[in-house]
Amino acid sequence: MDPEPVIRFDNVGMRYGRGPEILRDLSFDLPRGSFQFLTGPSGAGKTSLLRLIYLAAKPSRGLISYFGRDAATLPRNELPDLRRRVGVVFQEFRLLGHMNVFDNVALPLRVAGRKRQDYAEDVAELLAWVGLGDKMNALPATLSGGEQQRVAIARAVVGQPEVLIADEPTGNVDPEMGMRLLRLFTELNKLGTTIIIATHDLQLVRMLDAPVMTLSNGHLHIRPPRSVRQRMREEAEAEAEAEAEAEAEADRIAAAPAAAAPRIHDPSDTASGPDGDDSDGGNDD
Ligand SMILES: Nc1ncnc2c1ncn2[C@@H]1O[C@H](COP(=O)(O)OP(=O)(O)OP(=O)(O)O)[C@@H](O)[C@H]1O
Repeated sequence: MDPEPVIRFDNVGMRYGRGPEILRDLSFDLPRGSFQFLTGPSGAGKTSLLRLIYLAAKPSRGLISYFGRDAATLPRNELPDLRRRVGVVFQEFRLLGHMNVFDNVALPLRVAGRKRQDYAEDVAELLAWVGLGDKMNALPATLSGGEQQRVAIARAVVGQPEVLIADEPTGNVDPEMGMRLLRLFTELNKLGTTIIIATHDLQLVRMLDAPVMTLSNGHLHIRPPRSVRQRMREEAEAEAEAEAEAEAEADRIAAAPAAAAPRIHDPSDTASGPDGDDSDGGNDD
């Protein structure tokens, strides 16, 4: 395990009210700078797990630590600071209806105390990248679902957060835009952001060589990236080959003629020994 992962879950369980546990015994690390997908059927608990990760819900048991700190004992007044280090793309976008697209996206920068003239160009460039260069002054209500989703994504990534949590971030866009957004996430990841993306889109998952966390019946299964699985397969094959060779060698030795084995001299066998053998012209005279 990573000595100081960004997020660590240790035997975490979660239930809503008095209902059954919907997440059970979750133990995993999100290493610093890692990129992972979260998949699972509808209702498996992906959104609930993401809510636990961004501290919008509490576990019913187990331990969650954030940047090495126990989330359960974090003072409430530290939460806003902590949340500022995390960008979130909510499934339902949560845009501010009275602000235009530009201001929605710039909000995290404004909250961080940056000046408009310092970030205006970056925000405009980001909006152009997500295909909204001509919608900067539009209000969210006038946008399509896919456009609102892209505003939500731009807002989550604009401040280069330490962690990005995205719930179905490509659910409302066409495959081409989905690829473009994935590119945006991988670029952010290259800059050091730890990323977790919940998605049903298996085509998206296949585009990257990243670990896949799958929720099913409350349990989490983590599949390592393709390259790691390939290396594990190659190591297993090499091991099996070496074992087969060792076995074949053992069989060869067992089947070899006795003459090949070192001879043990039997002292009682004097008649045929070099000293007792009188057929060799020994000195009898
Ligand atoms: N606020 C809530 N109160 C009670 N139960 C809830 C609440 N939110 C979610 N659940 C239940 O928890 C389970 C997991 O829901 P969750 O939304 O986390 O799943 P999901 O995998 O994100 O689903 P989807 O892919 O459809 O978005 C479901 O059975 C759901 O009914």
